[in-house]
Amino acid sequence: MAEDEGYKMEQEQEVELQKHIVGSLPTIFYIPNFITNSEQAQLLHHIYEVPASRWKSLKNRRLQNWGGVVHEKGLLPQDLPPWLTKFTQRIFQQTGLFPSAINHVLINEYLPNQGIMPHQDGPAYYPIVAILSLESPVVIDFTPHLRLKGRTEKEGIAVKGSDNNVTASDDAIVSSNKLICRTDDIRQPCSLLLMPCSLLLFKDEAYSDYLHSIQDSELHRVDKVVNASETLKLEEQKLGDAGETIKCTSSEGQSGSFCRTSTRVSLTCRLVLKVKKNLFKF
Ligand SMILES: O=C(O)CCC(=O)C(=O)O
Ligand SMILES: [Fe+2]
Repeated sequence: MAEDEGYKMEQEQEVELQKHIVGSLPTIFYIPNFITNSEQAQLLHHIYEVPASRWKSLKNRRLQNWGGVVHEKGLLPQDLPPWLTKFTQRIFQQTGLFPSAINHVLINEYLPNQGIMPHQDGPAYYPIVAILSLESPVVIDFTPHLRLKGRTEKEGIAVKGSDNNVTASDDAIVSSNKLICRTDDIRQPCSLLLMPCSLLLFKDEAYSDYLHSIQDSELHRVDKVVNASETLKLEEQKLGDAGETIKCTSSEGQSGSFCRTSTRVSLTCRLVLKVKKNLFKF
């Protein structure tokens, strides 16, 4: 049976999310093989087919914004293309987490030494994020922080950038050296290995009380990831790469770590509840 046909048979089924909780935080879910390899290839084809002007270059990555412009007061919407809705609808239907259809997708592209600094996704979004990972594996880190809301001035937490435009994923970035750690805080940091074709979901507490980040180094440690069984696939992946020698420029791959040798692409799928139809009626 073709890979895609097998998938279609299961298409209508809702994923049993409880089975996909990883680690001690019940608001982080990891679903391996959410899409097939051929679907990954199709997505990459569409992502790289767009005109160069679709890409916005940031300091440490490139991104494409789909679904419209996110303003402080809501989304000025644009229809998502069918090659994206195929997957946003699947995420919506199978997870049952979003109250209505996903209407915004950010596509991030990271070179092997690029990452994303610790941040919280902006207030414009419904507090659930679905991240589809393509190509190179990476480790994503969740770090607890004090609630930002209402505490920023009093407790001296820096919140940068308030615009919810195309760089919305970068708003509410908290500079890591200003994080305040409380000794009585029982919340633990946690890390997950995101393999290609996997779906990461995080919501509620993981959304509002944790910052998430990806280190901008080629070498990523996997010895503490909460989805440890995924690390077995790293070996398979190496073999799949026709025996390519894995070498980091910075340092050789060591046990308990792996080297990112290729680009990673991720699709951050979210819902903006406030949608504006008319530009002049914000
Ligand atoms: O690429 C990722 O996995 C994370 C992206 C992210 O945090 C964002 O777009 O806000
Ligand atoms: Fe984010």
